[in-house]
This record gives sequence, C-alpha cells and structure tokens, in this order.
Amino acid sequence: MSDASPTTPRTTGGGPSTRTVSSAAHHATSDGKPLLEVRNLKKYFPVKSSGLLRRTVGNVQAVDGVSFTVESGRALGLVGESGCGKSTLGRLITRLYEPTAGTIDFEGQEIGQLSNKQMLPIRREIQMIFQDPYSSLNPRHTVGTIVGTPLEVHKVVAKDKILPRVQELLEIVGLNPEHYNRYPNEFSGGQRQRIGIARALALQPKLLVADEPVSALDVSIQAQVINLLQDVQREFGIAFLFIAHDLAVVRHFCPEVAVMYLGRIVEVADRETLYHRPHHPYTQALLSAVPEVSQAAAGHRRERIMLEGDVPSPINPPSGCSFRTRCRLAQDICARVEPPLLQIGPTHKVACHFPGELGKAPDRPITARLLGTDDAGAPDPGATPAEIDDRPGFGPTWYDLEARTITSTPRPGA
Ligand SMILES: Nc1ncnc2c1ncn2[C@@H]1O[C@H](COP(=O)(O)OP(=O)(O)OP(=O)(O)O)[C@@H](O)[C@H]1O
Repeated sequence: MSDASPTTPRTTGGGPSTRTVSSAAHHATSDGKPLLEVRNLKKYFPVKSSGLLRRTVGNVQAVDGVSFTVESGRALGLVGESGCGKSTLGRLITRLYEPTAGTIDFEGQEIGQLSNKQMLPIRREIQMIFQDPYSSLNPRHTVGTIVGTPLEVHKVVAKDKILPRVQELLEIVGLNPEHYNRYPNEFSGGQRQRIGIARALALQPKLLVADEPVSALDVSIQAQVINLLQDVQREFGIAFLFIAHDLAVVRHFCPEVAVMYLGRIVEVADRETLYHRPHHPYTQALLSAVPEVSQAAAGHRRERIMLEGDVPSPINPPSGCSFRTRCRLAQDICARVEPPLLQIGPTHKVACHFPGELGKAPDRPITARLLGTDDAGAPDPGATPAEIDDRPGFGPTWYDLEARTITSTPRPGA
C-alpha cells in the first residue's frame, strides 16, 4: 500500500465511500459541448480460421477503449507507432468502419450506430484527408469531377454553380483554378494532396480527420501542405483530428496531443506538457527520437531511449498494461492491472502505474491505493478503490502526483 493519503473529493454518485479522481464539468465550447466526444470506443476485427467453416478464432483489438474530445475549431493530434490503431480510429470517427463498442457523439448526437442513410447529412460535416494522394484520387476523373462530386451529391449548390465553386476551392488550396479539367496524374504529390484537401473542404465540414496527410510527401513539400491546413483551419474554423506517426509534425499543428499504444491512449496533454514534461515511458521514448524536441526539453542533448522488442500482437495483447513488455519501469502490478487513464494535471492524463518526468518515476505505484490493490497489484481487502472518472476530456480536478491528493490548483511553476 502507498502511505500517501488521497483527500476526499466530491463523489459523482458512486456512493459516499467512493472517491473521484476528476469531476464532471469538462472543457466545452461556447454552446457547452465539445464538437466530438468519443467514449470507450472499440474496434475488433475478427480473425477467421482457414477452411470451409471460417470460424472466428480471435480478434484484432485494433482500437480498445479510447475516449477523447475535440472542441470546435481546435486540433487534437493522435500519434503512435505503425499498427497502434490510429487509422482505424480515424475511420471509425468518419464511420467508414462500424464500432464494435463505445459511442461517438458529434454535436451532441450519437453517430456510432447510425445507418448509411442516417449518416448522409453528418457526412457533410465530417470529412477525411487520406495519407496517400495517389490512391485516394480516382485517376479517371478530372479534378473538376473529384472536387465537384460532393457538391453534386449533397446538392449544396445549383448545377451551374458547381464549376465556379470548384474553381474557388482550387484557388483556396493554392492550385490554378483553370486546371479543373486536368487529371490527377498531371499533378505532383503535393498538388494531389491539395486536390484532396479541396475535396474535403467542398462541403464546409466542421471536423476534418487528417490521416497522415503529409507522410507520403517529400519533406520539402510537407511544410507547405501543413501550412495550408493551418490556414484552412484558421480561416474556416474547422476542427481537426490530426493523425501522424511523426511527433514533430503534430507539434506545430495541434495544441493538444494524444499518444496511442496498442489500441489505447496512454497519454494525452496540452502541447507544452506533452513535449516538455511527458510522464509516460512510451511518450518519453517516442520523444527521445525527435532531436528538435529532445534537445529543447532538456536544454541539452538527451539520450535516445531505445525500446526493446516489437509491438505485441493486437490479437493477444499483454495482460495489465499493454506497454509493460517493453517498459523499463515495469513491475508486478503492471502485469496484473491495467492502469487507468488518470488525470494528473489541468490538461494532462496518463495511463501508467509509475508516471513521472524522465528519470523521476516513483518507486512505488501511484495507482495502487486508487485501485484498491497492494503495490504488486493484488486486491487489498482493506482498501476502498476510488471512482476514477473515465469521461473523455479534462475535468476541473485531478490527482496531484507530488501531494498524492486530489487537487484543482496548479502548483506554482507547474
Ligand atoms: N480491416 C482490417 N482487418 C483486420 N485487421 C486490421 C484491419 N485494419 C487494421 N487492422 C489491424 O489493426 C491494427 C491497427 O491498424 P491501423 O492501420 O489502425 O494502425 P495505424 O496505427 O494506423 O498503423 P499504420 O500507420 O501502419 O497505418 C493493426 O494490427 C492492423 O493490422
């Protein structure tokens, strides 16, 4: 057991003996609700046996209980290694995939279970920019058709107004409006991605899911496309879910960043905190590979943290904390109990039993007492577990790691 004693905060209906680690009122837009609220979202892909019967013999747990919010006009970055479930998550939000479980609230409406027909009006509001500008544009269609088709399908402008609107959109994304009659193969990679952006903007969406929008482009072109996306965001107030494996790309775009590992969010924070004071060993390892960030964070060059082994299979993820098999801090509790995504600052959540700045991880699990276990993760019959708030977004109270209490006041200098 930890000797620290959490104070007793307000409860949220869990009975008088329960303690809550963060409370109800979450950050919201002026109308009181985030634009997008994703709660405990899961996507499992069935693994079938070979042979005639093709029985389901397992599941790829691509997204496994993810919660977050995106506010109107804001940008959330989603980063993680290849295979952690980023693209699947993007495709769930845009409803290219059906969720296995969980909810997706868009403007207060749950859209996770809507039929294709019911989704039609929502598709105008949520658009996607794909990673590969080569495969995402139909090579047999002109740019005019590619950008104009959504306008036609959704009947947002009269037929004779489609071409002028297409030209306007091409101009917005920095392409020659007279090139509407050309085909995708007549454009460079960066220009093709601009066409994809024009198509995504055609319906004036409120949310853009950008899935690795620059990773297929030359480095010299990447900055131009990111600048364009940033201009578009400012100009039209569009919210972004910006998916990338590259922490440096997301840093310039997103004031808030979530880190995914094996289908789950392991840390989410405001940009300043995530890049300068990450508390999850996985985030620390990812950041140590970004020279620009690792130097700035430490004021000097920081050693690269090499992660051992491969990412485990999402068909059979490790028990407890899914990162434990590659984690230098792992102890018994990590194999036994999954760490909750615990709010540890005004805009900072982390899922780790031993969270701390690099080199300052606690010796004992900070979560044991909250979870009602001993330090090895075995149930402690004398302990009362806290009711840990698993709602998306950030609440007004959090667990202060130093004081080991619930608080709502930032420490000076923190
Ligand atoms: N349609 C599918 N059927 C079965 N498994 C899938 C399917 N799509 C994705 N997966 C698996 O789900 C896991 C997450 O994949 P996903 O593409 O979402 O990850 P990612 O983080 O976007 O990686 P990358 O950057 O390489 O695309 C992977 O193990 C992948 O093999």
